[in-house]
Amino acid sequence: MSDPEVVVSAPGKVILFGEHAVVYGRKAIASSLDLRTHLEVHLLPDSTSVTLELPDIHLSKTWQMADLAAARPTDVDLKNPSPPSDQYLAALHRLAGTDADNTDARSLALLAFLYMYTSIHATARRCPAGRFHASSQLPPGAGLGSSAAYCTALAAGLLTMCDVITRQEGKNGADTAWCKDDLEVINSWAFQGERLIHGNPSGIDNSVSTFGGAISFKSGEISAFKSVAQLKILLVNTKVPRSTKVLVQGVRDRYNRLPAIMEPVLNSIEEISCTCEKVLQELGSPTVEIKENTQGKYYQVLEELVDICQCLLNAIGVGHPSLDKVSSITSKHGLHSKLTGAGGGGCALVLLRPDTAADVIDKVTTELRDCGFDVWETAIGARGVSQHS
Ligand SMILES: Nc1ncnc2c1ncn2[C@@H]1O[C@H](COP(=O)(O)OP(=O)(O)OP(=O)(O)O)[C@@H](O)[C@H]1O
Ligand SMILES: C[C@@](O)(CCO)CC(=O)[O-]
Ligand SMILES: [Mg+2]
Repeated sequence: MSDPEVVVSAPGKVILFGEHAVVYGRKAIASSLDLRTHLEVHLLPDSTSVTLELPDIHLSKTWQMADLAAARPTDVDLKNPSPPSDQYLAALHRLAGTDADNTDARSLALLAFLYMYTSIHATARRCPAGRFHASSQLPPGAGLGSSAAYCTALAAGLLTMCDVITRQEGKNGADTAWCKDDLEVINSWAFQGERLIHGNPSGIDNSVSTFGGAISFKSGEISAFKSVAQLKILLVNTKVPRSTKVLVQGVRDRYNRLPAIMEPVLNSIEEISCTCEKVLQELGSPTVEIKENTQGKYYQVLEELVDICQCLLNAIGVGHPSLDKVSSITSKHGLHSKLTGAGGGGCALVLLRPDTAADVIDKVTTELRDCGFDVWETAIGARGVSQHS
């Protein structure tokens, strides 16, 4: 088999604080994860078809180029994409073989691909026939930003193929990243893809996947945030399936019914993000003396923030009995956990102190695994979207 024309990858993310509230313009804090989605594009010069292979969701689908070309819109700003019109969206649904109410994994993944392929192809006119193969180390639909990693990798791959952004030539097989302006373009397309999967995303997940590292994010404003990388966390996947789109809509419905109750809850969640930001900045301060004398005090605050945030997320309706189970097991061992991502099942994070004893981590891990959950210690702050040569 020939070498792929383009290979790109994009990381998942973990949200420390601020999920859901960030959709309402409140601050959130998140970091990239060392689990990535890879996209390989193989050109098929003698073919007239485009194939999308998504082994993680057991999907492979082929279209004729002419059918894709017929659906493409006429007015696309490649550097500043906008959401599809109703007519264009209906054409994408016809190509995907789905209807507008479908929220299943396959329909959403197809829609995001078809939107980006046809739109980017529309103006660039250079996306040839090919085989697109995307696979991930991230569990899909578990709160670790699998949809954003998928959309970011698709955007980077398609924009590179069509020369909308500058192709990266790594030396000696090294991975490379794009310049800031090209990353902004990738991020804008990934955000539009996320809109099709999530309905109303804040943009935090695609921003982390694009730029990597740790960020604080508020209303589209991104600030890099170095001191998060020092945190040690365990991730727990309850394996309870859920959809971010459905959960975000559920919070919206509760907000619309009870705005005066929801507003202060969202404000409290934002205060948690702000307090976390301050604590992490102080914890990351180079003054070793301060760190040694007061580290415990800072961790006590972070642990309290984790506990309060988990209660507030339950209050806005995104908890789940499996996540309560994680909290009750971790608290028995003196550890603190909260859901991460959209909730409703999926993943929780457990905050560890630098001096949390290995046998405590072992015991809590065993007990969580006995419940059928996946548990692993993770490195945060991985690099953003990259091209591999
Ligand atoms: N590896 C993959 N292959 C194909 N589609 C994927 C893949 N990963 C994610 N997706 C698409 O993203 C959807 C999951 O997105 P969703 O936003 O619900 O979960 P998430 O992004 O993992 O969690 P969160 O948004 O809470 O971080 C899947 O239903 C599918 O459409
Ligand atoms: C639940 C949410 O806040 C995070 C999902 O990872 C949705 C979003 O910000 O788009
Ligand atoms: Mg998502």
